[in-house]
Amino acid sequence: MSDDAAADADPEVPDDDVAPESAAVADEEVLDALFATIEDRKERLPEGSYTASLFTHEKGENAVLEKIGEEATETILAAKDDDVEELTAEAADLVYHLLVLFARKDLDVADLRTELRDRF
Ligand SMILES: N=c1c2ncn([C@@H]3O[C@H](COP(=O)(O)OP(=O)(O)OP(=O)(O)O)[C@@H](O)[C@H]3O)c2ncn1[C@@H]1O[C@H](COP(=O)(O)O)[C@@H](O)[C@H]1O
Repeated sequence: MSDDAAADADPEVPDDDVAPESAAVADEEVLDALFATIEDRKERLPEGSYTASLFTHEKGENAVLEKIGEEATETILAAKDDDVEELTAEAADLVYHLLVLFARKDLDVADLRTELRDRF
């Protein structure tokens, strides 16, 4: 959902409380912008936000863990089908849900960046 749509769905979101994803974001900044949006949803829990629902779900942490399992499976199946469009879309779903898990665990996208960089 776009931030505009989320704001429309939530009358408690004031116009000047612009979430990071609503601004134009350069490709190289997209993971940081997405993570900032996830942190924003975690803090404010706006009505109508899918991300917020992952922090308030009755299944607790299992809600996002199950989604990670589903998205990983869908990514694998897309790869096996050589469907590169589907593979890209499912991989994006997987990365998004991994970042939600990071936020739940009070980790930061910077921790992921550091871990990957340290492997060079
Ligand atoms: N990147 C994402 C993102 N990727 C995936 N998803 C959601 O993850 C869910 C994936 O579920 P599924 O693949 O199972 O698909 P489904 O549509 O639920 O249904 P089925 O396939 O099960 O039939 C969908 O509801 C997607 O909308 C995401 N939801 C939000 N974001 C980002 O988070 C921002 C804030 O979103 P809200 O929290 O909704 O305001 C958005 O602007 C986006 O930038």
